[in-house]
Amino acid sequence: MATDLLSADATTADSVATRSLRTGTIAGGEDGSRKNSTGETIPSVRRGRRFRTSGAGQGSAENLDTPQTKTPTVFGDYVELTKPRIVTMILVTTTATAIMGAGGLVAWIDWMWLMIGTAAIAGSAGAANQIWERVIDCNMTRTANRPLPAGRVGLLPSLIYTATLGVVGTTVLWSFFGVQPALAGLATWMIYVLVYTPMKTRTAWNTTIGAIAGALPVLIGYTATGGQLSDATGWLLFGVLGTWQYPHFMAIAWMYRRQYDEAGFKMTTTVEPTGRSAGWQSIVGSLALIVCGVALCFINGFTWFAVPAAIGVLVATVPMLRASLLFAGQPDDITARKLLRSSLLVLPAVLLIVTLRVFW
Ligand code: HEM
Ligand SMILES: CC(C)=CCC/C(C)=C/CC/C(C)=C/COP(=O)(O)OP(=O)(O)O
Repeated sequence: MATDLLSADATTADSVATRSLRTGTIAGGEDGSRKNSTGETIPSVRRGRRFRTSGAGQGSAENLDTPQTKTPTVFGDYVELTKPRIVTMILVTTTATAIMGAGGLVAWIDWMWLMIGTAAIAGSAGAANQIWERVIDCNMTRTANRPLPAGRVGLLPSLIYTATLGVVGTTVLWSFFGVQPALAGLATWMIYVLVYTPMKTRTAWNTTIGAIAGALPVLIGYTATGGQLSDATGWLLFGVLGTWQYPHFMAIAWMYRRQYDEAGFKMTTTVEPTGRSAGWQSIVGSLALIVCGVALCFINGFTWFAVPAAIGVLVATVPMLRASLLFAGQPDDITARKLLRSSLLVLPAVLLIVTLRVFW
């Protein structure tokens, strides 16, 4: 929308300055560059050039520019380094795909080791991503108070932490479940950390690579319990996760577009700030998710539960399609927030339905 296209934005620059003062971790320099409390130099913040902070019909984003005020603990910081909410959702995904790989329930002890191995390697990936982005993260209100940019955890301990988690995760997956899930975990780690993370400042295609990294963990669960890489089921599950991430992330990319732009990240909403591209990517992702979800209901033939399961998938996914259509029709912070919220509900719902399908 033309109303999004604006030049220099003093309010946004103010919000970054406010954050620096409130966190008390970033010392200002005369040239605009700063040092965080671990002594690393942070380049001066690029001013948002194209976005206003609010506008008629755009929905308010004030709270997104407000720093978090929770008091951090050492334990909490190390948990935060792993991106625990994403890891939790990955564990839900891994549980569902493990049941599908096994064609039934998984012994609780196997499930426990699978959770430990997957959580460790996924947590290691999250920490490695935060190590890589420890300087640029200072430039976004959303991330400036993370343990590394805020200087609460040092570089060496976080390197040791990410390496330990990675080795533990790979070893657990390899020793309890064999080479395929361990390699799926390692491939995910490498694509997420070594390909996706550096791409974020270079091209908006980073989201496609991120979607591959985000979808690969389904193959950890699926192959750990007997599923084969040659099975269509595993790849349809990969499709569910891969396509779901487009509406999920386009909503986020819109909500935080000013921060991404200021920090120098290339996201769909910063390179194409009208929101049109983000909108159609959300719609296509939602439609493709429906196709993959419904196909999973029929993959083992027309049993009595296949049709109710397919209807269940439609009922679960249509609200996200509707939210995508609303977002595409009027991209603003309210429609984006609704889309993000619906994405976080839709994924567990679809996974639950296609997993129940295994039993009937
Ligand atoms: C292209 C891929 C993805 C990108 C770029 C992405 C990015 C993000 C970002 C930036 C947030 C934080 C939003 C905020 O601070 O308000 C977020 C939230 C979240 N993401 Fe993703 N994500 C992706 C894929 C995934 C995957 C694969 C999962 C798990 C299966 C996932 C699960 C979540 C969850 C549960 C949240 C909510 C966390 C919270 O409430 O803070 N995401 N995502
Ligand atoms: C098993 C295993 C190794 C799993 C790891 C895979 C993983 C963590 C996928 C998450 C997908 C993803 C692109 C998240 C956003 O990161 P971001 O860097 O865009 O988020 P940020 O801006 O909040 O740092």
